[in-house]
Parts: sequence; structure tokens; C-alpha cells
Amino acid sequence: MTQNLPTPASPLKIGTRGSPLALAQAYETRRRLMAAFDLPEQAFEVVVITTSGDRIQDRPLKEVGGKGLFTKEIEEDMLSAKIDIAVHSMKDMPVEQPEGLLLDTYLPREDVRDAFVSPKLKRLADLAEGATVGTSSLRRRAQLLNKRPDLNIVEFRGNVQTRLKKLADGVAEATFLAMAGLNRMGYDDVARSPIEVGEMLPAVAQGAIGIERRADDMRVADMLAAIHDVETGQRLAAERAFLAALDGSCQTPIGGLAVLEGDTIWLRGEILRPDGSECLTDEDRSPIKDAADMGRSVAERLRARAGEGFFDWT
Ligand SMILES: NCc1[nH]cc(CCC(=O)O)c1CC(=O)O
Repeated sequence: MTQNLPTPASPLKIGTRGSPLALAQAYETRRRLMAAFDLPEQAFEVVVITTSGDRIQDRPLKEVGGKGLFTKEIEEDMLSAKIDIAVHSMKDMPVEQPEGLLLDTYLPREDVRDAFVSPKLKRLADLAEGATVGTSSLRRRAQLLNKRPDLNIVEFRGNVQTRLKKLADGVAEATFLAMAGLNRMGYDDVARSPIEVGEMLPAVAQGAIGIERRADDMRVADMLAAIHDVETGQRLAAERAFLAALDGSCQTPIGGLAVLEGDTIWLRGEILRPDGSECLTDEDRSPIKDAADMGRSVAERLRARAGEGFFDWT
């Protein structure tokens, strides 16, 4: 094992997108590997990969369509061994990976909550009737319209920096961002207030970083085992099984959050009509080992209540 560790002459190649958040997550992964194996920074090489999702900036992603817009190029480079591991935000990852790749290493989860971000206002309730809010997330959009049908919601694409710039330019009065991303980038001075999960259920896997690898790379498997967070894995097992049983993409307004309570795991799932006119929730609790089965049954119950066409645009 020890003689197989990466060295400055033969570094472990970490693939990532180039956004500031993606880079912060790649550096966090590197930092944890350095600490676990007492390695110098030079034993790692961070390789920035531009994906089609990064390239297409002028259209809403739901119009572009296609699978794995932000992952295809990264996964191809891993399969051809240009990189050894890839670091991802788990909430952006499809529930299934291409043949030959595994995504089963997770770092300890950050704050799962969404934040209300506004230069002037403190809370959601401070938004005046008909106020303009920016978001590109179908889930946040539907959740907001469900509570506040009066709000004017405008498309807010791009990375966190782009969205904060639009906000500063007055394109909208407020936006919503994951606390995890703000924390990981050290954006402590951005005016934001966390929204409790009972008020806005986060996306499945929000706040979790996942590390992907080639299934046959045993050297990397051994290394990643040292930094894997078991509890995050158990929570994501429930949440991602729930998502997979409903819809593996991120094209539907779905929220889901699992929490460990002693030796049991609790899950709440939520689905919304895209226009926010209806929101259905369900929850359950099970032994931790049955997390995925529970996720699937919560999804099945919601699907039965929703009926045909629930996710269609009206
Ligand atoms: N879809 C973009 C995305 N993917 C992951 C995060 C934040 C970090 C996380 O939730 O793990 C963000 C930005 C945001 O929602 O504010």
C-alpha cells in the first residue's frame, strides 16, 4: 500500500470543473488526502476540465437537455486515465454513473440548507408583493411559487459569482444559494440567512462532495476509503434511492433530506408541480441498513399520490 502512494514525480491527478466552487471542493479533497497519508501538495495535480455545461451559457439548461452536461468530459478523461479521480457536488450528479466508474466516496457533509441572499432584505417574508427573485433551480422556483404565487421569478444561470453579480446589478431583489457553497468558498461576507429545512427542503445530496474513480483502480479505492464519511454515505443512500425511483435527472422539482437518529434513519421527500401549484410530501423512518429501500418506498407513495402528468408544464 505505502509504496503505491502518489509522489511529486508521479502525482495523483484530480479532475474538476474550473468554477471557484468546484476548485474549492477539489482543494478540500486534496487537503484531506494529504492529511490522511502525510503527503505534500505536490503529490497531487489538479486538472481543470471544461464541460459542455460550462461552455453553454446563453440558454436555460432545460432547453439544452442531454445527460451529464457537467460530467461527460470529466468522465471520459477518467476512463482514458487522463485523471485518476474526479470531485463533484453530489446534488448535481445523475443517480447512475457510466460503466466502469464508481461514485461511492463522500466527504463529511456541509450545511444542507438553502440561504436567502439579498443585499437589502433579511428574509423571504420581507419580499414585497410581486417582487423579482432570481433562480435557475426548478425546485427552488416551484417551492417559492407554492408559498408565494405573487413572486416574479427570473432565470439566474451561471456560477455563484455570476449570480451574485446579477444581484448586485439589481436584476433581482433576492436569490437562493446553498449554504454549503458559500461556506466552502469562504463567502462569509455575502449577506445571507439560512432557511430552515422545514420551510425549504433542500435538493437531494445538497452539501455533499462525492469523489468518482475507475472501478478497477484498487490503489485509488484504498486511498479514498481513508477519507470516506460513512454517515454521509448512509444519508445519500436514502436520498439518492428516493430520487432514482422518481426521476434520475435534475429536470424535476424534487426535494429530499435524510437524517440519522440513533441507529435509525429518517427521510422526508417532496415533489412539486413545476408551477408550484401543488406540493406533496411524505416521510418515513427505517433501520440504517434499509435506507435505500425506504427511499424507494417514499418515492413510490408520492408517485401514486401524484398520478400521471404531475411534472408536466401546464
Ligand atoms: N447547481 C449548482 C450547485 N451545485 C452545488 C452547489 C452548492 C454546493 C452544494 O450544495 O453541495 C451549487 C450552487 C448552489 O446551489 O448554490
